[in-house]
Amino acid sequence: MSYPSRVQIIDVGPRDGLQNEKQPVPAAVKIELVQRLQTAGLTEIEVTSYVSPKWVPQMADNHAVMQGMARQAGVRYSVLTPNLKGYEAAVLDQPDEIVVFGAASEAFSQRNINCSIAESIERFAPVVAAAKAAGIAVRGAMSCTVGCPYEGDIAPERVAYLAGLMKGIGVERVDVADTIGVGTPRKVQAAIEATLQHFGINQVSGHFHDTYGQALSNTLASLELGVWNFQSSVAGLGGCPYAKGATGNVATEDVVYLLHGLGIDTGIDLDALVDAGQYISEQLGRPSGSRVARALLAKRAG
Ligand SMILES: CC(C)(COP(=O)([O-])OP(=O)([O-])OC[C@H]1O[C@@H](n2cnc3c(N)ncnc32)[C@H](O)[C@@H]1OP(=O)([O-])[O-])[C@@H](O)C(=O)NCCC(=O)NCCSC(=O)C[C@@](C)(O)CC(=O)[O-]
Repeated sequence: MSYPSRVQIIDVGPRDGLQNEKQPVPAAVKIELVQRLQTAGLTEIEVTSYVSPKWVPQMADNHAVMQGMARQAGVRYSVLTPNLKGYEAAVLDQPDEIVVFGAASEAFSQRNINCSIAESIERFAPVVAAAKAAGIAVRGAMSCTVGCPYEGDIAPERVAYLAGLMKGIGVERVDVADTIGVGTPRKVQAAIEATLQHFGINQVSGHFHDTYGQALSNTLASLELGVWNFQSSVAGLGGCPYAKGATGNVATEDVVYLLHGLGIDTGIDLDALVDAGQYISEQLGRPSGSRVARALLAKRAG
């Protein structure tokens, strides 16, 4: 089996990872987390979202975080923008990439962004057009591509349908997200193959939650198809406010350990990444969700 020689990781910890925290995480802590991630070699970081603070209070400090972080050359900072109101607020903070986020499941679309899939695309279209006119890159997140907390299994045809709609409005690349972590390798491959009907392999990334402990297997299955872009959260932070019971994203430390073990270059310093994960875990007052981090920290402690 041959795998890609290089993998690009977007750490979504500051956004996807922290959005569900019940206690407010100070902006200064989020800024320090971004700093530690870029020091560890992450060149893509999903920083925050411009959504309703009534829906997701934890992201209400989006301006403070984006304005407060020290940007590093060569790092791409992305933010979520569900509609023009979000985009107009985000653009003041000069993101490198905006993310519109839809779902392959109608019920999840309604619960997450309060509209149908078709309506979401109508909302995204002017956002995508405005971003492209401003020279800002555009990514599309596709939630529930394998399973939905409200509808159960999601057929690959529905993923292909959403990917086609995203492509139609000018989205440049898409994330195939297993929002509730129910996917297994063949199902995830089917969702990716459905997406590849509309996007090239360089424009598709894997975004796996680890609820059922399948995320690394699903990462490997995606690599087998040639996918070389992945999203993960340092320390395995996360969980979606509209996907009850879903645990965090696969831990970036675990993905990096897997990739380095396969001889795949990530540009990431695993030790520094473990430090970043330890920092945020201490701030949240709980152990890291990364098994690799826990093992390496135990080894360090001797
Ligand atoms: C999308 C909306 C805003 C629609 O919410 P809505 O209620 O349908 O919007 P509306 O246009 O009717 O406006 C209602 C109120 O929201 C305000 N509003 C309207 N838009 C904005 C905005 N952009 N920023 C700030 N405020 C906004 C607007 O000004 C108004 O304020 P009011 O007059 O009541 O004071 C809402 O449903 C929402 O914020 N949802 C939260 C979505 C979210 O952040 N979900 C989690 C991220 S998705 C995810 O985690 C999955 C992903 C991407 O990681 C991949 C995966 O794992 O699957």
